[in-house]
Amino acid sequence: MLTEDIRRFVAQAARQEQFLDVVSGEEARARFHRHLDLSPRGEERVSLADALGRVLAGDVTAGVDVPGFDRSVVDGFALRAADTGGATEDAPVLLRLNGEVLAAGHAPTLTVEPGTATVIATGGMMPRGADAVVMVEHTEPVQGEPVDGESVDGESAAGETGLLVALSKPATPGAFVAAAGSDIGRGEVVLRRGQALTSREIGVLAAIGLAEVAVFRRPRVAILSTGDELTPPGQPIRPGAVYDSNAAILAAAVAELGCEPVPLGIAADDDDTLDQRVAQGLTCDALLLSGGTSKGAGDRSHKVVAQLKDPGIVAHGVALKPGKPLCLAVTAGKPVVVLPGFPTSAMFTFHSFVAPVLRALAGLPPATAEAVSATLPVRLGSERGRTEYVMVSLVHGAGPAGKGDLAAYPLSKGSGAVTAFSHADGFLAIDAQAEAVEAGTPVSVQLLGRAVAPSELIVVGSQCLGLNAVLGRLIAEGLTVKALNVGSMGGLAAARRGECDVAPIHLMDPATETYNTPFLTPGLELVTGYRRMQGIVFRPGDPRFEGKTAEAALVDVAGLADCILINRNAGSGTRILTDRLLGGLRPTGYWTQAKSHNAVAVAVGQSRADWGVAISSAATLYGLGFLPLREEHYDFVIPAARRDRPAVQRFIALIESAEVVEALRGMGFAR
Ligand SMILES: Nc1nc2c(c(=O)[nH]1)N[C@H]1C(S)=C(S)[C@@H](COP(=O)(O)OP(=O)(O)OC[C@H]3O[C@@H](n4cnc5c(N)ncnc54)[C@H](O)[C@@H]3O)O[C@H]1N2
Ligand code: MOO
Repeated sequence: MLTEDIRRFVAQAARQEQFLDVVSGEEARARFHRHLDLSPRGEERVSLADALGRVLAGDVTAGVDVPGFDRSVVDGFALRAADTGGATEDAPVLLRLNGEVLAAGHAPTLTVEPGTATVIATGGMMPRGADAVVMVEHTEPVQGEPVDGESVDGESAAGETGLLVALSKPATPGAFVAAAGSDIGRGEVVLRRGQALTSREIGVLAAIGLAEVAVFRRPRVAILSTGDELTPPGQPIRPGAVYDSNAAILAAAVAELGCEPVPLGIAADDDDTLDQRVAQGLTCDALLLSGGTSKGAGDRSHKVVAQLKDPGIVAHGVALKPGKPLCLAVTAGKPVVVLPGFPTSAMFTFHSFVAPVLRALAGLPPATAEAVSATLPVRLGSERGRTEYVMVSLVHGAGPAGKGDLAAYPLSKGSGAVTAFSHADGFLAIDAQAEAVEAGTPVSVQLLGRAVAPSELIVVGSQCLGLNAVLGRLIAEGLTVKALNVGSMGGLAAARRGECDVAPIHLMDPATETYNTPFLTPGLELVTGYRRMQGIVFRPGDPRFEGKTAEAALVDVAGLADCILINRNAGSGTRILTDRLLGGLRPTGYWTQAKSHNAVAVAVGQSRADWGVAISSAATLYGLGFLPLREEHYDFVIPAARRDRPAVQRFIALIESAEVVEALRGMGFAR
C-alpha cells in the first residue's frame, strides 16, 4: 500500500459518521418492527412425506374417529362380561364358540348371544352383543356336546361350532376393549395453527387419514457473508484468512426456525459484487449479511445497505455487547440485516433481533424464554455504556447429585469465538451502568434450550488434549460429560466449592518444587493423572537451538536482540518454570504472553517469535523442534464428597486402565 493510500484510509476512518446514533436494543427493535409485516408468507399443501419441520397453516380437525370402531386390544375371546361372573381355575365358566374368527380387518357377521363367545385377534372389531374380551391365556378349549341342528362341517344353524371355551377368570365390562374415538374423536381439533410438525404430529395426521396438509410457505432467507478474508470451508486457508462460519451457522439457524436458507456465498469487500448480491438477496423474503458493518478498512456492507429505500436503515448501532455494530434495515416490508462479523456477535444479534421476525414470517408463535436462578462463581468485569450479555455454562453445585444450586460459569472467549454458543446453556445480562459483577452474586440466566440437564461428570479446570483419551471413552459409554476450561486455579476453586467432580490441575509449588499435592485442602483428594514433557519449542533447522540442550540453548539466545521469546501468562505453571530457568534474564519478547501451549507453538511456527516453552505434544502438533526441560504433572483433584459417584469411579478406573495409558503414551503423555 502506498503511503498516500494509508493516509487516505486513516483520514476516512477518523471521519466515521456511523454509530453516532447508538440506540437501546428495545428502541432498535421497535423501529425495525414498525416497518415490517410480521404475518406468514402464504400457504401451500404438502404431502406428509414433505411435512417434517413445516408449520401448520390452520387447525386440523379429525374427520374420523380413531379407532374407528370398538376393537380388542388382545388376542382372546369376545363375550358378554355378565356371562363370566365367578369364573375361577377350579370352577371355569363354559361358553359356546361362535363360528367366525375376528381377525383384524374383518367386520363381524354374528352376534354374541348370551352364553357364547367369538374368537378375536388384537385389533379385531368387537361383534354385536359382546362387551369384553378375555385373553387367550386365561382360557382352555373344551370339546363339547354337539348342539341341536349341527351340520356335518360342525357348525349349527345359529353359527355355533360345538366347541366350548372354558374361562378361568371373570371379565369386567369393557375389559381389553378400546372404544371407538377413544384416541381421537371425530370433530376434535387435533393440531393447531402454528404448530411445527415433528414425527409425532405427522403420525396424528396419518392416523386421521390425511395424505396432505396445509402449511405456511417457508420464508426464503438469503444469507451473504462479506469480507476479503473469508474462505469457504473445505478449501485450503491462506495466512490471515478465516473460514466462513457465519454462513453455515445462519443457514442452520434459519432452517431451525422453519425458513428456507438461500446461500449467496461470500462477497469480497467491493461495492459492485455486493450491490449485485444484495439485489439477488432481495428476491427472497429476507436478507441477512454478516461482517463489514463497523468501522474497519473494507467494511462495505452497511454502505451498500444504506442505499436501500422505503425506508432503508432504521438502526445502525445498538448499546449492546455483543452486537454494537448491528445494522437493521427494511425495504418494501422486507427485513435486511447486517449482522456483526464476529460469530458470537452475529449469533447473539441473530437470536435477539432476527429470529423473532423469522418465526413470525414462518407462522411460528413467539419463543418462550425460560430463565433460571444461579450464582456467579467468579468476578465479571464489564464495559459501561452497553448492556453486556455473557454466555454461561451451568453446573450443579454441592448437594445431592444434580440437585445443588446452579453455578453460572462465564464462557469468556469474546465476541470472536464461535464455540461460545455451542458450549453455553444460557446467558446473563449485565446492566449498562455496571462496571463489574462480584463473585457470589445471584444472577438470572436465560436458557438457550429447554431445561438444563445435569451432567453425570463435571470436569472444571485446566484442559489438555490428553484428557480426551478418558472423556471420549466416557462419552462413548453413554455418560453425559461437561468439561469447562477455567485453568488450574479456577478448577481448584470449583472443587473447593463442590461445583465439579474432577478438577484437572498442573500447579507447581515453587517452595517445595512439587506439583499439585501442596494445593490440596481438607475435603479434596488427588488422583494421579499423567506427565507432560515441557521444553523449548523452535522452528526445525534453527541453528540457535538445533542439537543443543535446553539449558545451553537458553544461555546462548537469552542475550540476542533478534531472538524473540513468546512467554506464557503470569500464574501459569509454564511461566513459573520459564522464570526459574531465566533467573533474572529478560530476553527479547519476555513481556509478550500467550495463554496456551498451542498459542506459543503457533507464534513460533508463524515466526512471530523464535522460541517459547510448551509441552512436547504442542511441538509435535505444529511440526516444531523440541528441547526437553522437565516433566509437568497433570493430576485430578476430586472432592471427597463426590468420589463415590459412579461417573467419578468410572473416570478413575479408566485413567488407570492399560487402554488409556497406552492411548496417552501415543499422544506423548507418560503415566
Ligand atoms: N474502531 C472500532 N472497531 C470496532 C468496533 C468499533 O466500534 N470501533 N466495533 C467492534 C465490534 S463490537 C464488532 S462486533 C466488530 C464487528 O465488525 P464487523 O461487523 O464490521 O465485522 P468484520 O470487521 O467484517 O469482521 C469482524 C471479525 O469477524 C470475522 N468474520 C467476519 N465474517 C465472518 C464469517 N462469515 N465467518 C467467520 N468469521 C467472520 C472477521 O474475519 C473478523 O475477524 O468490529 C469491532 N471493531
Ligand atoms: O459489540 Mo461487538 O458485537 O462486542 O463484538
